[in-house]
Amino acid sequence: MRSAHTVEQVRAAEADLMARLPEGTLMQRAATGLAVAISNFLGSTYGARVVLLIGSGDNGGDALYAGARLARRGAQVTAVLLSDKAHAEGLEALKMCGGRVGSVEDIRGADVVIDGIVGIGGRPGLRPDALAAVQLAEQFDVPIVAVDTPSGVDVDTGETPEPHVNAALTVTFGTHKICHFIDPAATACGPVHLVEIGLDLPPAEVESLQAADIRHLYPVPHGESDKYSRGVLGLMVGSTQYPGAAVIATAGALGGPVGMVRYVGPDPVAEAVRAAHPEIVAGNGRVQAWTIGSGLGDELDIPRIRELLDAEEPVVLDADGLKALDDSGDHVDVLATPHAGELARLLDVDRATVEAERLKHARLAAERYDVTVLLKGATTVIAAPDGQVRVNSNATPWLATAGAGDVLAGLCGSLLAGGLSPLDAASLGAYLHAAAANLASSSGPTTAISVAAALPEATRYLLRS
Ligand SMILES: NC(=O)C1=CN([C@@H]2O[C@H](COP(=O)(O)OP(=O)(O)OC[C@H]3O[C@@H](n4cnc5c(N)ncnc54)[C@H](OP(=O)(O)O)[C@@H]3O)[C@@H](O)[C@H]2O)[C@@H](O)CC1
Ligand SMILES: [K+]
Repeated sequence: MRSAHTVEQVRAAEADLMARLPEGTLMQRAATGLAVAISNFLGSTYGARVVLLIGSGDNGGDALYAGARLARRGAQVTAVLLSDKAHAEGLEALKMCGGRVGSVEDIRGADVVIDGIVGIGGRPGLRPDALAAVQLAEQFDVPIVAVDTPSGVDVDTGETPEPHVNAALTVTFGTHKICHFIDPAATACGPVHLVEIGLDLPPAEVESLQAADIRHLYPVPHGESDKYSRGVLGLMVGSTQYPGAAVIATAGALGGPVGMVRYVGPDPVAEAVRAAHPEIVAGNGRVQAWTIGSGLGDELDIPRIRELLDAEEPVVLDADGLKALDDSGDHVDVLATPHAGELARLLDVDRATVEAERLKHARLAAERYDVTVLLKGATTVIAAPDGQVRVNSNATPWLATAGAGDVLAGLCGSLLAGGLSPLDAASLGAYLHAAAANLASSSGPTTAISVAAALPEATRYLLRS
């Protein structure tokens, strides 16, 4: 599990630890890890030209001490001071090791620029000098390594309302921050490298499941299992208008842990589903969970869906089915899987607002509708009505293909029927869907059906590893 904490949580943990350690210990731990990460990024430190952009706080201090270490190992290090309050001891250390103070002109011809403008103490946006320096690095194609956070992003929300650094690598300390997990800021971080500094932290604000968590949570059958005890999923998806949605969602469901799938829908669609997947059963019967919504089109039956939402069995509600959601009643066992446009309609805001403030709107919808929300996108945000948030970031952009959402809805339903909570079903579903897409795509085009077909292999790999 990866964890992201708020600035307030990090500050409190830092204060606790600093009270027990000699002054400056944490900054030295951070700077050591930062210098190693920059060395690895550069490949060779000796003779490398490194420019440090230094703001007024400890973020600049980290960059200066790391610069001193790199200078000691033969790098040509130049600090560009963007404030007259640069960290004095850090600057002294840099000069002692052969580093010097220069100007933005040094960015031309540099091998790397280190963003020590602001970290967790920063407000969104860049001041004019910093913005000019960052634009120069972009103009000359010099990669930027961000210290702790890319300067200019909103650290606690992942929003980017103002200009900010786009990093090739972010090196962070103690724990991840929310901007490392939530888009659009997450994209601005590039890969994120975490340096341990020994903070003792409370439960995280946002979590991201890793392979070991998937292995631990997956409902693996045992010796006594039969097809019913593994879970039966009811699928109310597809229509005579969109029969493909039913075929694709069924493929997604069968790629999950469920023991049996029942298809409930018009006869010609049931025939198409049966032709593609002879293992399904058509018609009503007892189920442990439902997936409702993909491709219902004009055949959407809102009163029937509301009956199922009010019934005992948990429900994945997707696409057209989301129109049946209302904000009265208890829906804690409902998992809604909107994309940004559908979430915007549920909250009566425009799509761009949801895209810009993904965490906030996923949380808002979870609270207003009392459901778990899985907001689809390059990084998936999952918000539960009790305030828990998880993200998934392992998706390939090739997954943006027609029908991929239907596979996800079927798979999440399968995981719900297998006995997982909506939060776990959503987290595992997003992870496995992305893992299968990586396998099916292998860095090239893929289709929804190929993603569904890759689910068993992706799952097998994760369960074995
Ligand atoms: N916590 C930990 O565990 C550890 C923390 N460590 C490190 O400390 C960092 C936090 O340091 P910090 O608290 O000094 O804040 P930081 O982000 O450097 O600067 C804040 C100052 O910048 C200014 N400013 C604000 N917005 C701005 C903007 N948009 N553009 C430009 N300037 C802006 C504003 O000052 P002003 O100029 O307004 O007077 C504000 O006071 C943290 O990210 C990590 O790197 C590690 O060393 C070890 C462990
Ligand atoms: K920074």
